[in-house]
Amino acid sequence: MEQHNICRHDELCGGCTYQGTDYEEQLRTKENAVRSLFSSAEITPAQFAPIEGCPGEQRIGYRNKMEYTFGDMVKDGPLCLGMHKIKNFMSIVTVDECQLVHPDFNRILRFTLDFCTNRGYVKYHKKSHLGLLRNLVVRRGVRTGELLVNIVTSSQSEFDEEAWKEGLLALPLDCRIVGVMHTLNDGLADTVACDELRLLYGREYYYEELLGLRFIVHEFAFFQTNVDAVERLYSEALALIPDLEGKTVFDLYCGTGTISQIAARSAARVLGVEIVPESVESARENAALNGLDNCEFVCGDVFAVLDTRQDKPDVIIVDPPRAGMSQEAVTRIASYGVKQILYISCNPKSLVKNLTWFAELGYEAEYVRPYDNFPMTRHVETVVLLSHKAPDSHIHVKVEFGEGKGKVPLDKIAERAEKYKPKETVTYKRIKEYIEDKFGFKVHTAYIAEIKRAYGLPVHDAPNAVEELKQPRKHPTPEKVEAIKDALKHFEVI
Ligand SMILES: C[S@@+](CC[C@H](N)C(=O)[O-])C[C@H]1O[C@@H](n2cnc3c(N)ncnc32)[C@H](O)[C@@H]1O
Repeated sequence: MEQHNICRHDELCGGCTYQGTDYEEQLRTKENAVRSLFSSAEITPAQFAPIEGCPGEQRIGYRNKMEYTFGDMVKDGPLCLGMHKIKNFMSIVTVDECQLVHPDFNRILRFTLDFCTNRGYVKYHKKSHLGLLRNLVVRRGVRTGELLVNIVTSSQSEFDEEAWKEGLLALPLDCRIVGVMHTLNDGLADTVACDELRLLYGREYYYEELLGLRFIVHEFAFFQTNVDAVERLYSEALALIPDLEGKTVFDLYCGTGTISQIAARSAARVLGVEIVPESVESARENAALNGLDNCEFVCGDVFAVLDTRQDKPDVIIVDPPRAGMSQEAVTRIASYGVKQILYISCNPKSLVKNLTWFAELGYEAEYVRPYDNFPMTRHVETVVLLSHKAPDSHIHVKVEFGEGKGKVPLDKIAERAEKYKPKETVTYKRIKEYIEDKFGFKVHTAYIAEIKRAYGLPVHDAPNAVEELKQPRKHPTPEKVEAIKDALKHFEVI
């Protein structure tokens, strides 16, 4: 049985679920979890390949990004900086010996916590919305050894940017700090949002390398967390659709365009769609950096963008966020009728839900393989190749409706129709009407979007969201936040 050194924070930190568990056991647990979700949904893929694990040396130190939170372990206790405590979201555990990150992350965390403690800075309270310190974000280019450090505070009092930056740059580190930032965030949601970004040193992006391509990763752009593991996953996933020559590929939920650019080396054209403007900006820069002129990146919600476009894909790749895809997006994607859809998922629950919708639209799972890209945690990635089932031939059947032998009863048809009826879409308009009826005030669409984002739900921004998001963001009052949450619960969105 293979055991590794158990992390010092294991008993308190809510970050890792499987610290101290034998690695083969971790793999078995994750594979079984995916298998059982498939069988409960009655999805039987033609082939279910065994889970792919990480080689020994890649099971620790693999995370290239951490979003630490300021807080305390006990109410009004000393300042802490790190992860939420197991089963207690309000408490924070200082994780300055975390094994999932490069040791430089721990050094930067420790320095920042001591700096803030010595200055008497106070944490930002999630409930009262008073206080200064919110988050510390550290990112690393694994192949380039570049580090970005960003402290996130409210604008309620002064933070000594200059002294913090100088202290950071003087730290003895293995990697090289290429950017130091201070983000101001007065949003009410407990997420890293940006009202104002102040660049204190260097640049607000780092370089990374993946499968022979070079990528610029901006501070707020998505990039896969485990570079070595994702390289393996992408290579194997794209090998499932080897025949891309002369074809048009849609890479939906494309982030910084990593998959798009790998596909663009053999495809005729790639369209990438992504909702975060900074990621789209990175994707465009990256394609230029890699000399790929056959990629187009559009900013907006997948459904909204596809609905406005006339071009048609030959192959579709989707890699949605944890919440999965909306039913309208699945229906739109299936409507192209492409032979193959490659689905890369970071949440097997939303994956299986989406696959049941795809199955009703004629797509079957040909091949499934889980990947353990995040050892020690409960997370698992899954790659699925879907194929469109074209009929082999047609038969003509005469059906008589009504009661009696050999007839199909109409009430049974109505029952089935009810079962398969797509759920009514919960639009912003309906949410606003509900709030106005129940609470007697109006809420702005952007406020609803902010709360949905905080819950990791897909958000429908307009395709021109890049321009809109360049404006400073305003945030809803606590009263409006509660009303929006109430509406989202009412419509069973959360
Ligand atoms: C799991 S990441 C995949 C990114 C990319 N494929 C990669 O591997 O780097 C999911 C991406 O979907 C984006 N996203 C979330 N909701 C979206 C929506 N409704 N429409 C378009 N993109 C969305 C997120 O911003 C994020 O970049």
